[in-house]
Amino acid sequence: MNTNSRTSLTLAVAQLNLTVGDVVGNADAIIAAIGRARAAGADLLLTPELALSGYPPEDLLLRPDFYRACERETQRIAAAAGELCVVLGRPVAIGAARFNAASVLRGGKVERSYFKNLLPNYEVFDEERYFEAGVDACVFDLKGLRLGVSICADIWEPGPAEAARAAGAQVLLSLNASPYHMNKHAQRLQVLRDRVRETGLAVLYCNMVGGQDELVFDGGSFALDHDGRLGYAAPAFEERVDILRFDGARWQSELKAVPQGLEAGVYEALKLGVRDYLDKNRFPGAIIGLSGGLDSALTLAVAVDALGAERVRAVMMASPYTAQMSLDDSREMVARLGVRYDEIPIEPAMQVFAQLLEAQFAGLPADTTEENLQSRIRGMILMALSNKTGAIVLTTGNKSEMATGYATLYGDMAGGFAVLKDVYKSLAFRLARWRNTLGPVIPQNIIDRPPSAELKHDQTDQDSLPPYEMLDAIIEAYMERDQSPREIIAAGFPEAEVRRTVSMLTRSEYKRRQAPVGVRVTQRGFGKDWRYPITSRYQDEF
Ligand SMILES: Nc1ncnc2c1ncn2[C@@H]1O[C@H](COP(=O)(O)OP(=O)(O)OC[C@H]2O[C@@H]([n+]3cccc(C(=O)O)c3)[C@H](O)[C@@H]2O)[C@@H](O)[C@H]1O
Ligand SMILES: Nc1ncnc2c1ncn2[C@@H]1O[C@H](COP(=O)(O)OP(=O)(O)OP(=O)(O)O)[C@@H](O)[C@H]1O
Ligand SMILES: NC(=O)CC[C@H](N)C(=O)O
Repeated sequence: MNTNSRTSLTLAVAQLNLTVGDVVGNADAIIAAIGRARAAGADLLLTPELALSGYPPEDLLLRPDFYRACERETQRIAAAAGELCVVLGRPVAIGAARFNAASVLRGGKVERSYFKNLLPNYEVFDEERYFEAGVDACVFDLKGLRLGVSICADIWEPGPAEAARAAGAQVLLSLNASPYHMNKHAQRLQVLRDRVRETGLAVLYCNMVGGQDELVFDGGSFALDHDGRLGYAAPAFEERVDILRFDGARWQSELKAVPQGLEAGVYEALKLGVRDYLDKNRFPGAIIGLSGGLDSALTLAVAVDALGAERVRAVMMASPYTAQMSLDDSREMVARLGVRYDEIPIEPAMQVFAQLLEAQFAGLPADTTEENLQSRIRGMILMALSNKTGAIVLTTGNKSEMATGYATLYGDMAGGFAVLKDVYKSLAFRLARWRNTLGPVIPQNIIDRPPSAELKHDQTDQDSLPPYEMLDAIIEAYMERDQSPREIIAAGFPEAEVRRTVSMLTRSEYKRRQAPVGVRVTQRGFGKDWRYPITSRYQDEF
């Protein structure tokens, strides 16, 4: 055991919700956390990775002025910190070299900086585009205790933690910008326990919280003793500054938040993703086309839970194909939620388009063209309401639809943020049922009825797609786990359905490129981590 039984430290963990590019606002938030830490008698404040710039700043990191702003605000934070020790995540440029840094601020100045050793370049991360890797460990003394510094991906492999131990560290401070996906928290705990077992170091893990385009950071900061015992666990999805003590051997904290179940975690991620996208982009509210189907109902529930009923409005745009049940269920749901609700029938617009195109379409059979027109009329109405009010249109398409191209360009894909973009239809059903356990906001009939686009009479999704449970499992194997069609068939899925699904998936890349950004909740979503060519002759072997 490496720890010092006579030394005791009080530490503040800043699980902050920061905004990319808002260097001054982020500095203000960090200075406010310094005030809380000082009031609690803390010796040290730990911030998340790149707290000052927000994460990920992407190509802002290529702009020299951005570093100048970060340097100026670092000085302001150092002055505010005074004798409190602050470990600040920030980007640093030294000549042409750029680093993902954690600086130890003390006595009004930057005492030393650690540069992230392991730059992640997988999944949604592309830090090698911006940063050079640091090579040295960073260990400093605080009240007789030796503290080592580590930045996010550094701790996912043995090297940097071992280097900190070899340099004399007794405790490791880990700054993180670790985005959420399902089961990520359990993965983090496992990885950190491995490092603790290898090095015998106690670890304090501080993660950021908040939505940033497709990413949601879930917080869930925690501390492990040198023997792997969990000494502190912050609630996920909340901004907070926690105070805990390290008595030289163990972390002392009352906070031991219990991990959430899968549905609760995904639902919270969707809520935070929506709330922060709207708030950080300054939208007054959200508009949703409500159809009486599951996806728009779930999107509405998430939006109201995220924003409050007064910032959300729903619009039902019935056509001659809309069942009375769809109208009844929509009315029932908005009554339960108390949101503004309007009905704008689209038949007059359908008739005008039919007339306008009559000569062009003479002699041609009706097909999806007419169905897509309905969808586009609805998209046009929603976008007009957005333009007039400033509210953003939330699209309702789910991951199963994004994968298969089962959506209309400039129709139901028209909008600014795709809430369920990474939620399979089968998961959407589970989320709706789970949400109703907190209070029945989604009418049961919406959950029970067979999904239908209602673009012609007696249509159901299953006329065009494999059953959702099977479809989702095939997509997950092909898209998230890179399995070949042969492996998927060998796992027991019917060849015809695998062929159909893979063909729809590969043919619809062009649609995904035009789709709005949406919250990532799986390890691989259709966003930063999915970069397939649109123009491609590659064919999978069967
Ligand atoms: N490689 C490519 N690069 C760029 N653009 C390409 C393209 N290939 C086709 N296109 C363009 O895309 C067009 C086809 O896409 P699009 O116009 O979307 O139409 P399309 O994919 O043919 O039809 C929409 C599909 O979405 C389904 N759906 C399901 C659920 C709800 C809704 C709804 O709307 O509410 C719709 C509907 O049943 C239908 O199967 C082509 O006519 C062409 O203009
Ligand atoms: N009658 C309608 N009124 C308002 N919006 C509609 C209507 N029909 C479709 N939309 C919008 O288009 C989206 C796609 O609708 P559609 O019903 O075709 O597909 P879906 O995947 O079954 O979605 P949902 O489960 O919400 O019905 C809906 O979620 C909704 O936002
Ligand atoms: N920002 C990072 O370095 C993140 C890397 C790490 N795999 C995580 O998601 O936690």
